[in-house]
Amino acid sequence: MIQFNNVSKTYPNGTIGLRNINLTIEEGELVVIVGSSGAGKSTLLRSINRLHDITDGEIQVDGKSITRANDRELRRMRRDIGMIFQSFNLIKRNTVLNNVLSGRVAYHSTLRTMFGMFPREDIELSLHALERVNIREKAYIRADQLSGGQQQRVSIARALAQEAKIILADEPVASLDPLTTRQVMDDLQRINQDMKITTIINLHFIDLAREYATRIIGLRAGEVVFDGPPEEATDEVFAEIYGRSIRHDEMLGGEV
Ligand SMILES: Nc1ncnc2c1ncn2[C@@H]1O[C@H](COP(=O)(O)OP(=O)(O)OP(=O)(O)O)[C@@H](O)[C@H]1O
Repeated sequence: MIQFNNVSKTYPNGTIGLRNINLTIEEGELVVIVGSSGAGKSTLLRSINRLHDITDGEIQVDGKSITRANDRELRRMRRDIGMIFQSFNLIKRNTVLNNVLSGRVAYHSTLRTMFGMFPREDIELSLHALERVNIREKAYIRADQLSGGQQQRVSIARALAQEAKIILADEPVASLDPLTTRQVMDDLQRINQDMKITTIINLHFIDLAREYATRIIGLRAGEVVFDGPPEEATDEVFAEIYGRSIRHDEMLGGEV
């Protein structure tokens, strides 16, 4: 469970990122966060694993304050939180398997991982993670030889190898074509359902949000202006979240 209690974030230059957010996200939810550019989606997502520090309030993950965690506690808490980025964040010259194995780094000493000395169980866990996203056969190929969609799957496998209980995905499909987009969203949804991993995804496609979310949270100027099931997120609701009518480029389109 993730809890936001009166959370606000003001950036050092005075820009307000989040305003008094109160939210409880339960285990196993697939939450999609929507809102126009600058609404605070990234700030909200990245405050959960403290990639961004908040300036007011508190965030708790499974009952423990990540806001007040010291360095050691923070490292321990981050181990349970996988992160997926728009740009995949892979080491391109390394093999797919080594990239997935990097999800195990937090479980071992720096020296051990520096020399790539991962135990056999980690290799098996990583190969199994690749199997879950259907690219087991790519394990020994260099990451930069994969398509964008395949690279994003590697980053999902890395989060699985990490044995994350929570996955945060910041615009995970923004650099992908429509077909690949759906495949990656299907992977995230399947993993969420099969493994009960709480998943929070920032998306800018409205139809994808409706199709995949179990809950949609709408942000506007750093505030939660909608929080409900996808059935309630009508075009009118989206227009309110965005402060204007929906644009064509905010729909992915294609088959549903
Ligand atoms: N490092 C920073 N310093 C100052 N202001 C920032 C910083 N990062 C973000 N902001 C501002 O905080 C607000 C929220 O930004 P955020 O990136 O969270 O929005 P977003 O909804 O994710 O936008 P987008 O869809 O464009 O990625 C915006 O006004 C943005 O300009």
